[in-house]
Amino acid sequence: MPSPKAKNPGRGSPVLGGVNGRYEFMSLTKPPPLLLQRQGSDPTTARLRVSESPTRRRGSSSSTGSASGQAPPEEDGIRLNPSFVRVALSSLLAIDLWMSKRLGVCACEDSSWGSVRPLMKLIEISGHGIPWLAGAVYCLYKSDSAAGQEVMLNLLMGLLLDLLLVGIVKAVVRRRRPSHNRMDMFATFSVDRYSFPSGHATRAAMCGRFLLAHLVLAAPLRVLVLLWAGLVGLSRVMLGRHNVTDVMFGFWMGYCQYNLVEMLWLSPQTLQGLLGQLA
Ligand SMILES: CC(C)=CCC/C(C)=C/CC/C(C)=C/COP(=O)(O)O
Repeated sequence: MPSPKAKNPGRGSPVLGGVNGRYEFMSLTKPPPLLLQRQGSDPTTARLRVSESPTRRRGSSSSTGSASGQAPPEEDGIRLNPSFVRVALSSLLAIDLWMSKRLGVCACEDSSWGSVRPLMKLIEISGHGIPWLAGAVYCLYKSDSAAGQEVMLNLLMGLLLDLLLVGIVKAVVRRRRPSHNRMDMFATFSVDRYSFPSGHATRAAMCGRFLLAHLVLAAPLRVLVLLWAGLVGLSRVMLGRHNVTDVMFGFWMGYCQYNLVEMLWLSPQTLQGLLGQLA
């Protein structure tokens, strides 16, 4: 189906060409024949169309080459391709924003599912950094077996690593939280004004994998762990805290973070060595 823009030949997309009313994809590396043809018949329009092209806007040297009938340099094609990527990305982003807005049904008390908000906030707290850090420290302190202490210490290391990595990515990406979010979260860092990735989602994925790998759990409890992780992610979007992509990337990042924890696993020997160096 031709795009609405295609109905107006004077405003064609730089990558679509109109030939006898038919719109076809044009080569990215060859000069657009119709464009050159029209330059002769209607120089004003043709000049406008050439100057409208994103590649022409970037530099005047390549536009001179094209206008004189020479094939544009190979790098023109390379420059145009990213615009396709940009269009694809902005379409995905638009879908993401639209879906996130529609799913943000508990963003405030007046929202359509506002009555579920307290439950969602409870799920939010279950994935917050403070209860997890406090729980790991408590279990480490209470554990009387070397194996238990080893597991808890590595969980603690994983949780701190998670805070660090999420903080770095948030500070680099700096994606704002959805506009419908009410910033009433408890205990946040300054980077937590940014939404990409969801720290709750990374923690849920990493801790979920950690629990499944290191605790001997009966099948219903294993299902419960997975369910909890999924609910933590869903509650982020329903509360309006995050866009869907923040949570999806967060799950992936948390999954990978667990691999990192396994790679950096602190064994009792390593611990003794570290403590010996400190003493
Ligand atoms: C000891 C220590 C460094 C504690 C910090 C715990 C803390 C305040 C974590 C922040 C957790 C949080 C609010 C993350 C944001 O999650 P999003 O899912 O909204 O990105």
